[in-house]
Amino acid sequence: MTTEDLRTAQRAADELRQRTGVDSYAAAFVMGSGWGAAADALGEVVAEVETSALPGFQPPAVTGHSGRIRSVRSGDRDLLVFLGRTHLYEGHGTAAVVHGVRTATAAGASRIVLTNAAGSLNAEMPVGSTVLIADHINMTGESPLEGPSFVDLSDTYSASLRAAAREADTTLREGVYAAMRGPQFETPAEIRMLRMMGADLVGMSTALEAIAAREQGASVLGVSLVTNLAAGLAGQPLNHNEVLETGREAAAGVGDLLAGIAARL
Ligand SMILES: O=P(O)(O)O[C@@H]1C[C@H](O)[C@@H](CO)O1
Ligand SMILES: Nc1nc2[nH]cnc2c(=O)[nH]1
Repeated sequence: MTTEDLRTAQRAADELRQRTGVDSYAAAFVMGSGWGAAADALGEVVAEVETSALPGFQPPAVTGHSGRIRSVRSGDRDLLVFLGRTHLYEGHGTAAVVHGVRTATAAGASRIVLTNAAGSLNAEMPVGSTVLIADHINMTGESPLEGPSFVDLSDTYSASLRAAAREADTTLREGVYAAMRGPQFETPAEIRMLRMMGADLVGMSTALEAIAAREQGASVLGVSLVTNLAAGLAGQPLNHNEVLETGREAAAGVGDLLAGIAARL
């Protein structure tokens, strides 16, 4: 991270405070593909801000991701809810990918919940299931960090936040998420390789955001919605519409999960 990146995140956080009237947020939620409708379950929407009004945000470029941020009241806490994200494959670099997380931590959030749509490599994680991310394998070849920022990643996905999520839903399984650059989906050979490497899930987000959150000292919870079997496992081509459709079908269930997590953060 450069000082310019941090300064831009601080400016975005200040502008956000001005527009929402909230001085500090307890936590932030980032909605992945297909998770947008689930955000409605998080609590009362106090304010909604277009990211175009804030410094450092890129316009939304992926169907299912909007350029809006909600300030949500959940019990006695204020939550920041990002109804979309920027992906590395959009070509704006790693600072753009993690700007939302940096803005959230600059606005006080000490817990970051990252959700995503993922392909499953594990027969015990079928389409429609939600999986807690226990750890990630960063296959992007990129990092949001620059210089001697030797951040420890041995507990990237907080064990205590995962325990809290399991209180909300005892059926939740845990898996390893492989983060690919994309935008192409994987080849069957790449999926076989990732499986041999210990991955259960494959996606195109989350890992860089988690690294940036850890650099800022925030705790991270990652949750994947399995929207498809990974390439070569389903016997049919993959497409983004299928990802969104599965997300729409699962919205009610994952909304209840998010509400349960929010109540336990
Ligand atoms: O933001 P997420 O990671 O949920 O988006 C997933 C990964 C790709 O961006 C897209 C592929 O369908 O959905
Ligand atoms: N890379 C990747 N991202 C996804 N997002 C949803 N499904 C997939 C998938 O199969 N592969």
